[in-house]
Amino acid sequence: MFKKITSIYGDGIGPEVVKQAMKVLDTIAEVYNHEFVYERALLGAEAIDATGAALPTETVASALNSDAVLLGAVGHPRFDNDPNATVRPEQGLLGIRKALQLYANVRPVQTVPSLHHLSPIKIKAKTGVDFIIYRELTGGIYFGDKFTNEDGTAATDTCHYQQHEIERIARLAFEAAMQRHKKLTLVDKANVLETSRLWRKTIQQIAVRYPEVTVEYLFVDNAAMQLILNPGQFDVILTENMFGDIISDEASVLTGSLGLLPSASIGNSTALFEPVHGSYPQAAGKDIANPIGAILSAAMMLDYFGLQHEATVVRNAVQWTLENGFVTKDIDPVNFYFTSTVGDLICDYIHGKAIEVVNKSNIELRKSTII
Ligand SMILES: NC(=O)c1ccc[n+]([C@@H]2O[C@H](COP(=O)([O-])OP(=O)(O)OC[C@H]3O[C@@H](n4cnc5c(N)ncnc54)[C@H](O)[C@@H]3O)[C@@H](O)[C@H]2O)c1
Ligand SMILES: CC(C)[C@H](C(=O)O)[C@@H](O)C(=O)O
Ligand SMILES: [Mg+2]
Repeated sequence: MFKKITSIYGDGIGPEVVKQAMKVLDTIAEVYNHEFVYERALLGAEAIDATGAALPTETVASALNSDAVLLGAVGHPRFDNDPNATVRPEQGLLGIRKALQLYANVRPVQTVPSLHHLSPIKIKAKTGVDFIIYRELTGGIYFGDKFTNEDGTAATDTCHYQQHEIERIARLAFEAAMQRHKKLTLVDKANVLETSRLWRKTIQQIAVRYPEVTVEYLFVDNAAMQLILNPGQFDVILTENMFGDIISDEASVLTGSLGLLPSASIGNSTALFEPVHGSYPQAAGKDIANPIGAILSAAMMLDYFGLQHEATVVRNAVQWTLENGFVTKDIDPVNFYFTSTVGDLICDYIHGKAIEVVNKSNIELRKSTII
């Protein structure tokens, strides 16, 4: 299979983790006889530095002309700490999501038994946690009208949703529930917000078409608590843009590290794959960031291409590294491996060298204890 992929490094740890994901895709291509070609494009602070714009038109053109987009992360402290900045890296991210109409952000959250001890809550060893968040990505308060008054003493962000924007992601979430445990939880704030009441009304209408799916409604404040108290109760969580942003970072800690979480942002004609985490500027250039969120995002890309077997092989390889302690510093602060080494080991597994690697005593040499 031939696929053209727009590859966007972005900022901070973005380049380091995207390179690992590309390495894994290249290994899959080699082993399974596919051809993936990449076109590099700029986004975020790297794009501002090079062109003055957070989302250059060439980046949108490249993305529209590719089969999918692979993205690291954007964001830089020099913008985060400047409330008066008029151009910001995050505008690039929001801009590309809007330009490609990537309305459904899919964020799976799965715990791995060998990492249960890292979770701040006690994960039930038998069942673990396995749910998937469907976050609406191109509407809501992120994209509503916003303005600051003339003297800068008041500011407004508007939360706006149209029913068709809710329906299209709801359909995907219900279809996902049908393939899973047939339970869908709508997270909203319908006791306060008009937009949430529109979400409830719309979901109730769509639910009639999916009689096998049990639908639950949860206010977001309660959902934040339930995620800690009893995360095993969730199967598919459907929610609007900002609530989804917040609860997905919260949910990530159940797995042991934000660095493990992948995502797919789906539109009608293309899709973008990026880890849930940000540019983690403190780790930039140190080769210590966890590449697994990016690598599992590449696995989601393989699923999107219809290469389910190859996606499963990547997930098995990731699982194998986690089970064997081939992990980055966020997972094991004492005996950890570098970002690039974890990427190499995942490729070794895909090449069928797992047993060879585990038996190799010089593996210790690849382990770092010095940072
Ligand atoms: N999708 C994106 O591009 C995206 C997402 C979130 C934040 N951001 C941006 O990133 C910048 C930093 O934001 P932040 O510090 O709030 O969030 P962040 O996700 O970059 O980092 C938060 C913390 O999570 C951990 N972490 C994140 N990624 C990790 C990885 N791969 N491996 C190991 N640990 C990891 C680290 O402990 C880190 O301090 C900001 O400019 C923000 O706007 C971008
Ligand atoms: C960086 C920011 C604009 C972005 C968001 O809020 O969507 C990020 O937090 C994410 O989760 O992808
Ligand atoms: Mg976020």
